[in-house]
Amino acid sequence: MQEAQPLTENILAATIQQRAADSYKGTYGRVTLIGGNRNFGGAIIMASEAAVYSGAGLVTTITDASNQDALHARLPEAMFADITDFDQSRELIKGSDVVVVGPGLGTDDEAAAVLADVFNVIQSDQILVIDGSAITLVAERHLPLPETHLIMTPHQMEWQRLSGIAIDKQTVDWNLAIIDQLDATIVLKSHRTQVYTDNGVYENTIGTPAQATGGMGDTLAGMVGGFTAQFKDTDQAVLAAVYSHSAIAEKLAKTQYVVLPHQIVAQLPQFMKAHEG
Ligand SMILES: NC(=O)C1=CN([C@@H]2O[C@H](COP(=O)(O)OP(=O)(O)OC[C@H]3O[C@@H](n4cnc5c(N)ncnc54)[C@H](O)[C@@H]3O)[C@@H](O)[C@H]2O)[C@@H](O)CC1
Ligand SMILES: Nc1ncnc2c1ncn2[C@@H]1O[C@H](COP(=O)(O)OP(=O)(O)O)[C@@H](O)[C@H]1O
Ligand SMILES: [Mg+2]
Repeated sequence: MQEAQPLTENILAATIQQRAADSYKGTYGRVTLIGGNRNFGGAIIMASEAAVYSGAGLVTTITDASNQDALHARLPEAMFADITDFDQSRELIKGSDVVVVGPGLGTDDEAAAVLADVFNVIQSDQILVIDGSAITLVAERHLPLPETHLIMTPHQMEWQRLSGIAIDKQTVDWNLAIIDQLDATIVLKSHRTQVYTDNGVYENTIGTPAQATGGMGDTLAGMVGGFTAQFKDTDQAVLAAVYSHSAIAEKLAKTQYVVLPHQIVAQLPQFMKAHEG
């Protein structure tokens, strides 16, 4: 029986680097986030905020046009593209270091067409983070995964849909049997999130029920995008994002009954400064 190693604070200084004086926005990666239908615009806005506040150099949000004003009101740093404009989306995806797809995307036929196009366009040297509705779509429609650096961030029910393993049977050994065939890093979210990488399985040692609120995972997906765009070692970047997300939440939860996703985002620049290696 395989055991997960504890994920500890050491991951932060090992991953979060001081910025070089001669760097510019291009040094810190282009992240494109795709999702947010008419009902779930908040999800892709929260993910986009997380990518910007974790330091991604350039962020573009491809979403339903009805979300454009809200996106820009909250986050003028992000560029916008209309999710129905496939030609423009393809160009944006081609120019990205990291693509995050799924927060609030929905699971209807239009969402499935968007996801299929992302899978067609993405290249093997890019990082693709698949979250939320995009995981459900892959599972329900049996979509083949593209050959690229894949990171998937399912919660336990999304992992049940994708892996076929019932939530109460999701042990490390059973999970690995499926993950070995997927060729992806899996962030299996729960009250003690596990991260399955090529170099081992890690379990988060922190986190709080104050995080149990809608949008918390959308925020993590954006942070994974922001961290992997900047930090060379992709496995470490994913682990540091998972740890930082919970560490900030724990700190806020000392005086708050519930921690809101945007409050975690607001703390990110200070938190990363305090923990740079
Ligand atoms: N403000 C927004 O726009 C929001 C949009 N959201 C989006 O809504 C879409 C659907 O995602 P949902 O996750 O809400 O719905 P799903 O239907 O995919 O998953 C929720 C179901 O899974 C079950 N479940 C079992 N274990 C769980 C666990 N450990 N964590 C979470 N759920 C567990 C729940 O009881 C529930 O039945 C996604 O695209 C997501 O990004 C949500 O993030 C909520 C906020
Ligand atoms: N009780 C808990 N303890 C620690 N972390 C939690 C708890 N409940 C939820 N979380 C965290 O909140 C996030 C929820 O993700 P997800 O279900 O995808 O949310 P959403 O799709 O609404 O954004 C995950 O990172 C999960 O680890
Ligand atoms: Mg989610």
